[in-house]
Amino acid sequence: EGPVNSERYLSWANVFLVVYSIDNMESFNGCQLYLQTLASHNKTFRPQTPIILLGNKKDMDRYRQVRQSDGEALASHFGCVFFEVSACQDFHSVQQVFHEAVRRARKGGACGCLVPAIYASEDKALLGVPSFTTPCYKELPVPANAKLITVKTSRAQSKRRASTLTLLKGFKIF
Ligand SMILES: Nc1nc2c(ncn2[C@@H]2O[C@H](COP(=O)(O)OP(=O)(O)OP(=O)(O)O)[C@@H](O)[C@H]2O)c(=O)[nH]1
Repeated sequence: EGPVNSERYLSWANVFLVVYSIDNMESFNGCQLYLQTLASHNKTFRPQTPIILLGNKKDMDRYRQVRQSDGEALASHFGCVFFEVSACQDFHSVQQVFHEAVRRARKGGACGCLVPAIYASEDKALLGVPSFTTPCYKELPVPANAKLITVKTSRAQSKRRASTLTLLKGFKIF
């Protein structure tokens, strides 16, 4: 669909993750619109916000529509880091991406620290949201200890028309 109302995240995000499905060329083409928006934002603002381009659904390789080399080329064109992962099959690859995102965000920040989040939801500004300056990595469960929990969320109820959403315990929802 392309970026809509992007000001709400451009000004405060510490890092951008742009995700497409390797089995869907349309989603890959859609990424380019986001990358263009992010690139022009990065041209104007300093320090630059790191961008990670992520090809998801690597497990769907036999239905692949986007070559890995095309992902790499697009990433290099926009100066992003590139990964291919499978969110459903490879927890570690996803975890590695998030660790890399935090590393790059901390490196890229003006004073080596993360900017506190201002927005906590897509449409509502919240004051007093805790900052991310002291992330607690211990809260991330190792896969063997991770438990599935079921929580009620308004998003689950309104958007997905389901009353519950299943999550890995230890993930925080802001
Ligand atoms: N095979 C496979 N399916 C995946 C993977 N990651 C997500 N999916 C599936 O892709 C579909 C879309 O996932 P979502 O998390 O809803 O993706 P999204 O782009 O955030 O979708 P919306 O928020 O609903 O627009 C779901 O059916 C997921 O189960 C993956 O790594 N492999």
